[in-house]
Formats: sequence, C-alpha cells, structure tokens
Amino acid sequence: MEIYKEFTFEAAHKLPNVPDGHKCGRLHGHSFRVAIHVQGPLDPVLGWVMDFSDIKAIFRPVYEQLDHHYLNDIPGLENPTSEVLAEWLWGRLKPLLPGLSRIRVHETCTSGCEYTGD
Ligand SMILES: Nc1nc2c(c(=O)[nH]1)N=C([C@H](O)[C@H](O)COP(=O)(O)OP(=O)(O)OP(=O)(O)O)CN2
Ligand SMILES: [Zn+2]
Repeated sequence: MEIYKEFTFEAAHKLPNVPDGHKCGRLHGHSFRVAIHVQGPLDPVLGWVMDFSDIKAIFRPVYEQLDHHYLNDIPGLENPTSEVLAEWLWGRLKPLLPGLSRIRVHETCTSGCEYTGD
C-alpha cells in the first residue's frame, strides 16, 4: 500500500543555467506543492501504513529550510529546478523515512516532476 502526504511552501528562485532571455532566468516565486509517498504493509491493528502526522513531523525541518526562502541560496539547490529539488528532498528524507517511495514536486498548477529514487 502507498500513502502520501502533501505540503505547500512558498519560495523564490531563478534558474541560472537557462539561455539568455529565458523567463526562468529571472527571479520569480512559486507556491510549491510537494507530495511525499510512503510504501509499506498495513499495520493490522492500526489499519495504516504509518501515521500521516509522523510524515509531517519528519518533513518539518525541511519545510523550515524551504518556506519563504530563496532556494538558490540553499546548499545543493543552486540550480533549483523541480528535478533538482526532488532529488534534494529525497536525499534528506530517505534516511529518516525508509519507506519513502516517491516524491512529487509541483512547481506550478501544470508542471512538476515525480522521483522514485533512481
Ligand atoms: N524540466 C523543467 N523545466 C522547467 C523548470 C523545471 O524546474 N524543470 N522550471 C521552469 C520555471 O521555473 C517556471 O517557473 C515553471 O515553468 P512553466 O511550466 O513554463 O511555467 P508557466 O507558469 O509559465 O507555464 P505556462 O503553462 O506556460 O503558463 C521552466 N521549465
Ligand atoms: Zn520557477
């Protein structure tokens, strides 16, 4: 069974490696949405894979690093595409959340990425 918990954070970024004149080379912001997916067996008594609150608690320090920050200033996010952010999140969360199976990053309503660790 796979469960997920979604989070929203506000952040600014620009993409330093895009060609001259590309809109994403300019400073702009997004309401990023992140979904953290966890896979595992159902606990027969509790009837869940894990408590959503525990995912929230694990995500909290990462959220604090990202929310209302300039992503390019964060080590590892100097080129903060959705893809780089998904890999960065995976690296931080996987050691704390062994059942982590998928990370979805929505940068806008219509664009984002999904990462499963490979
Ligand atoms: N593969 C990627 N492509 C782009 C990324 C990215 O992270 N990975 N990021 C951007 C920009 O940051 C941009 O803010 C978001 O892109 P886009 O979907 O083009 O945004 P719009 O809201 O302008 O989309 P429209 O559907 O055209 O309105 C660019 N590319
Ligand atoms: Zn952007």
